[in-house]
Amino acid sequence: DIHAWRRHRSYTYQRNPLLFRRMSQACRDRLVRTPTVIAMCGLPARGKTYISKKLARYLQWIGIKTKVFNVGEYRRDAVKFYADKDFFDPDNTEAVAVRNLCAQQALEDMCNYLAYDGEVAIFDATNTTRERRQNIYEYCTQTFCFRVFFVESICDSSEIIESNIREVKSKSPDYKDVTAEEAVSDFLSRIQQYERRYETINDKSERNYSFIKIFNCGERFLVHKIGGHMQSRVVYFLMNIHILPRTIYLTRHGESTLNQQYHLGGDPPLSTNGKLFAEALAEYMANENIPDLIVWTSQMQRCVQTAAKINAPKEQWKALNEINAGICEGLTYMEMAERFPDELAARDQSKFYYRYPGGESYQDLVARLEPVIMELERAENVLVICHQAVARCILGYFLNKDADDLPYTEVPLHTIIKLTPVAYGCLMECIPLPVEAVNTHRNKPTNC
Ligand SMILES: O=c1[nH]cnc2c1c(-c1ccc(Br)cc1)cn2-c1ccccc1
Ligand SMILES: O=P(O)(O)OC[C@H]1O[C@](O)(CO)[C@@H](O)[C@@H]1O
Repeated sequence: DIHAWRRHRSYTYQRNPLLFRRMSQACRDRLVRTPTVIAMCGLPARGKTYISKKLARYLQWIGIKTKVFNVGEYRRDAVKFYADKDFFDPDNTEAVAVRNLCAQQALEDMCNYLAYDGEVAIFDATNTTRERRQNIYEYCTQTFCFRVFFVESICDSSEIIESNIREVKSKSPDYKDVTAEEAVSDFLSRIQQYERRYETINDKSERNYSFIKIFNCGERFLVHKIGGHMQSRVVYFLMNIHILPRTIYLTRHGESTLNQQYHLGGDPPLSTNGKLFAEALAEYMANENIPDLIVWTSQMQRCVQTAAKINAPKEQWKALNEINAGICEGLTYMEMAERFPDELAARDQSKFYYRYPGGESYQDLVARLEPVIMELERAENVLVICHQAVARCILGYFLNKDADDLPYTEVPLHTIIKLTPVAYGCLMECIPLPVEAVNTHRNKPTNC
């Protein structure tokens, strides 16, 4: 029964009340870093989960502890078998009670997360009535002292809503045993149930809230009372994303003369095999016949030379230059082990955060790559020709990799990585071209 389920759920998040009070006291002292609740609003199939997951991935990647709390998942956990749209009938008192309990449990879990170590929590729910929004606002600002930012998605394009339902809703566990057509029609009547009670954010009666209203996938925005730095970062991100179908191609430069000797860094030219790869890459991209392709490279000659034969406009980014190995630039890992054994050991211990003396860490790379990622979100078909560590950071963003895994991602030379955004994630295809190259990948040593 729902109450036993709730006790079980709350147990997993139960905290020592004394610590909790002190924690809420502590949060008052964290004025600058006061945690932020991003509360999604909008009818079903308006992209709330899409925005929630994408926003969480971006904030995590720039180093902000973020977590999504999806009320639909709480309901599916509490009510094992979804029957049909009548579950969402506002006059179905029993179902309304269950749904409110699930929303309350998600709200409590979310605030526990922020009270302990989260910085941003995204409350992925419809929140389509003023009463519901007031409940959230009061619970978060009074019981805790979190900032609340409402993000409402308003969309009246039936083809986008239909594509949303087909792409993601019909694949939801709610519809695992029915046909796509049945799922679409049930979901459309589910939406109608919500429309009976839907109250869009009212910029008069709800003017004390911070919110952004997004119209038709970001065609138009109404931003009201941004409350703090985090919210302005969120608004900036939401104004740069789009759902136009496109492909991002990612590859390293061709093998360089220093790669051949396993030396790190420098600004060497391509080796003979590297030049063969540049030819093969130009041929491959010509065959792909991508409309309006643009090519981005770093400013290092091994990248510029790799792009030379491609029939497309090119742009150079200093931000795409390879990680700076500082005092180890030009060395091999072997030489680093001989001359700076403690540095290599420290790097193996914490490769994402380790910074070379006079050089950079992966964390530094992510910070200088943020503008490239933001421009990639705005762009359509792009081929990025970069480097081993840089490519790992870019892949880390699109594939939601955590700090432990990101620096060990395999990114072999002479391999084209094709990224296609689908539903809530990204499809990745690896296409190795038939040109020999050395293997520059160094695994984490087993003994550490
Ligand atoms: O406004 C929508 N209405 C219906 N659907 C939508 C959206 C958005 C969306 C919303 C705001 C912004 Br800024 C960018 C995209 C994404 N999606 C979506 C479409 C297909 C699959 C998954 C999600
Ligand atoms: O972080 P890792 O695994 O050392 O890889 C980054 C290294 O890869 C290279 O691009 C090629 O070896 C070096 O220039 C760079 O220092």
